[in-house]
This record gives sequence, C-alpha cells and structure tokens, in this order.
Amino acid sequence: ELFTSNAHLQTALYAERDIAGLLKSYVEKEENRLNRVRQLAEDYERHSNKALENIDKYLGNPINAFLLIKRFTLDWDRDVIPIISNNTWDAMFQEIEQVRSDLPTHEDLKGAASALMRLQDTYHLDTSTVAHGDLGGVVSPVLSVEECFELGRLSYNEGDFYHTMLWMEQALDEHSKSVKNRNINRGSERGERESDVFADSEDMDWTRIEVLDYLAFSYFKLGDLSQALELTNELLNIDPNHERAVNNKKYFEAMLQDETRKKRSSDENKKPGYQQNRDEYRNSEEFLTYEALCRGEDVMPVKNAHKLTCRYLTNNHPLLLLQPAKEETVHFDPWVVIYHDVMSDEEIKQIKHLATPRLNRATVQNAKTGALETANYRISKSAWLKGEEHPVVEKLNKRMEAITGLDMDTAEELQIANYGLGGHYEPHFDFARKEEKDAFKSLGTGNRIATFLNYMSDVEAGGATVFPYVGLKLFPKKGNAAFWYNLYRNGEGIYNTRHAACPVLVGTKWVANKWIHERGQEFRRPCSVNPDA
Ligand SMILES: O=C(O)CCC(=O)C(=O)O
Ligand SMILES: [Fe+2]
Repeated sequence: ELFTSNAHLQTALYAERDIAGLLKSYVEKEENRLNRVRQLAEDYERHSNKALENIDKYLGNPINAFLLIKRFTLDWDRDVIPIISNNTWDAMFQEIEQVRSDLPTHEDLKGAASALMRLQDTYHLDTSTVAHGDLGGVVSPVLSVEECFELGRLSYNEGDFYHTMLWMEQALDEHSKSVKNRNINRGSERGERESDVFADSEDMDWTRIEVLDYLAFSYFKLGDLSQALELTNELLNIDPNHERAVNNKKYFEAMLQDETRKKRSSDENKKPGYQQNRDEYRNSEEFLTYEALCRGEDVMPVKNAHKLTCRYLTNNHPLLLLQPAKEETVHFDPWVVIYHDVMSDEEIKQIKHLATPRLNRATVQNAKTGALETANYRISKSAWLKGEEHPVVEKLNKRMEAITGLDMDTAEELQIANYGLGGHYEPHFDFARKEEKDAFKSLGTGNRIATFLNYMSDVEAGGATVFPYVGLKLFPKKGNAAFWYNLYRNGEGIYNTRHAACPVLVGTKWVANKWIHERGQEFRRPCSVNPDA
C-alpha cells in the first residue's frame, strides 16, 4: 500500500512511535536478562575458584560431587538454558514485522524522490539552497553528503540523468568542503590519532569515487563528453585501477575524437516513446505557463482587472439573509469567483474525519489514488444513513445551493482530496469534451456545468489552483471556496476554464470539490442559444 498523502503518511509516524516503544522494552528485557547472565557467570566463577583451591578435598566429598553434577544437569536445564538462550530478539522482531505495513516502502522512497525533483523543477529551486535547508524560504532539514548522493542515485535509477547530475554535483561539492575541513583539523591532531584519520580518509575517498562514477556517467548521458572525461580522470587520480573508469576513459577519449560516432550515440540515447512524449509535454507552452503561474508569476495581464469587485450576496435566500455570502469576482471571462468563509473550522474538521475514518491506524478504506501523490476520498451518501448525506455534508450542500442557486441533488458526491508531498493535478477540464460522449453517461445527469471548490486548509507554499489559458492563479485559504461555470448556457464547454492544482511545496492541501451537473438546472440557470448570455 503506497503512502499517497500526508494524511496517510501520518500512520508511519504512529508506527515510528510504536517501534521506539518496542525497542525500548526490548532493551529493558535484555538488560534484565544480561544481568542474570552476569550473575550466573559470577556464581560459577566463585564456585569453581573455591573448588579448585583444593580439588581432592572438594571432590572427595560425595555430596559436593552430587551437587556439581546436578548443577550441570537439572539446574542447567531449568535455570540456565532459559537465561542464555535468547528468544527476546525473535519475539521483538515479530512484533516489528507487524508494524511493517504501516511503514513506507522503497516504492514510496522512489515516489518521494521524484516528487522532490518535480518541486525543484516547478519552483526553480536551487539544489544547494535546498540541501542547505531552505525550501523556497521555508526552513527544512539540512541534507548530508550521503543524502544528496541517495537523491542522485534514486534519480539515476529512474533514468533521470539531469537530476542525477544536480544532486551528485551537490554531494561532490559538500564532500570537497568536508575534506578541506578535515585536513585543517588533521593538522592539529597529527600524531595521536594517525591511524584513525587514515581509516576515515580512505572512507572519504571511497565516497568520492562513487559520486564521481555516477556523475561522470550522467554527464556522458547528457551529452557532455568532455565533462564526463574530466570527472573520470579525477576518479582515476584517486583510484588508478578502477576498472570501469579505465574503460570509460578510453571510450570517452575515442568518442571525443570522432564526431560521427558521437552523433550516433546521442541517437542511441533516445528515450522510449512514453518518456519522450512526457518530456515534450513538460516543455509545452501550456505546461511552462502552468509552472510559471504556480511560482506566482504574472504571465499575462488580467483583463478588466480594475472592474473586479466584491459584494455581499443574499439571493433572497433565508440561509443567506442573516449571513450573506462574501463574493469576490477574480475573473470575468471565464467568470470565476471566490466565496470567503464558506466553511467553518469545525465543519472542516468533521469533513476531513468523515473522509478518512480510520486514518490513525492501518488501512485507509476507500482511499484510492487519483492524481499522483494525492489521496482521494468520496463521501458517499451511505457514510451516514443509507442514501442520506451526513448532516455536515447536507448543511454544506444547502449552503452551496443557496449561494449558487444551483440544484445540488444532481451533483456528484462531495469529493475530498488530500495532496501530499508534491501532490498536484496537471491542467485539465472539469467538463467532458464532445469527443468524450460517455464520460458522465452512467450518472444520467449531463455534463459538469459548474465547479465549487472548497479549500479546507491553508498551504504554506505552493498548491495554487491556476488557469493557464487566462493567467489566473488562486491561492488556497482555509474556509474559502472557488466557483466557476464550466459550460456556457447552451451546453458548450468553456475551454478557458482549463485549470490545474500546483504541486504542494510545503504544507498539506485539503480540498472538498463539488461538481454540479446540468440536470436540474433548467429553471435555475435556463439554457440559451446565445453562448455568452
Ligand atoms: O485542488 C485544486 O486546486 C483543483 C482540483 C481540481 O481541479 C479537481 O479536482 O478537478
Ligand atoms: Fe478540476
């Protein structure tokens, strides 16, 4: 089971606490046992010392002889074996194994590393800045040489040589610095700890060799042969007999001399079809705009920005007369509004709990992975009574109905998403295109006419909702909601509503999404042949 969200990763924290408890009680049991083993040893020692003082006299007494024999038969089996045979470890190991399913796996590690790489790309994060504990201005742990190396190696295993290069360079830099520091310190320690220092520096050479090996190869893969050769030479300076490096050196030198072969090899290095399409999309204008918006850049002027307004909205609805909705228009075409303070903290707490009923332990039921690194939950009507909404959901439905004037009975069930590490949702339409005729057929309620997106958390950094075609960006604020129509009155899709959820850089993002459908809106939002009406 993969750890797809921060809410889910929480179980790993509980598991870690359990393991700490297990290990401590293990140590306590072992300490008791070892004390008894020590006592036993002392007992034997005392006894034998005494007996050995005068062996003949001791063994000459038949009672002594009898007791000696008893000691190593009856007493041994009954008292000694249980103490010296150690099954405490096995018992503890079994208990730890039971916690295993609550712990992340190597699959998760791969996912976490590639999420970090995505964040680095989207938010233009400098490798050394991240490694030194600055995540876009937010303080994070400093990464050691070994940790940078592992990030490089995980990228390497994914065939991502660009990020391999970045993180191995970082590992190499930090390694050089620590060698320098060590040499300075060594000057003052010379003499006393010579052998220690020697062992350590061998260790350090070994690290450097490994880093150089990966780094040279990723430069080669990236097409920078001279850099690959230079690093290989550096490696050979440390270890002239490194077999792969010796061979690579010959190979790189020959390639550098032969331009035609160099060309051919870059063809050989062509990525498989999927990876290439993926790379092409990541370089597309849409994707680059999406990423720029995520970083908070203004990619194009917002049309009629000076006319954007706020207003209190009652719709003459009893629910809103006492507490009007606070509507802020943030875009005209397409029309996008923010409603302020739609959900209270208490309601948010309850909805999160409904979505993730057994989050605190083991399996999260009905959690399925939708977009990457995101756990999606649907609050089904039977979450409460069969066929009925939970009161807190019902209340929210009524409020959304009062605000939008749209019928919520034909809407989809409330969809909750918890975005975790790098969790995001790439540009998409919420409505079904003409060519996707059957998309919502089974629902029998027509296309998704509108989206009501409730933000259930603040996000420390990242996690905006952005509209790349019109340059609009919305930053989540707990309790606020975004609302827009996906369809014109004539049922045609509004293509400029294409939008995306930016990767979460720091924090956790929770949203509750309500997709409202066409059916039921005939009198609430009458159709028109004029699409602009
Ligand atoms: O989470 C967001 O900001 C947008 C989510 C979204 O677009 C969707 O779930 O369809
Ligand atoms: Fe969406």
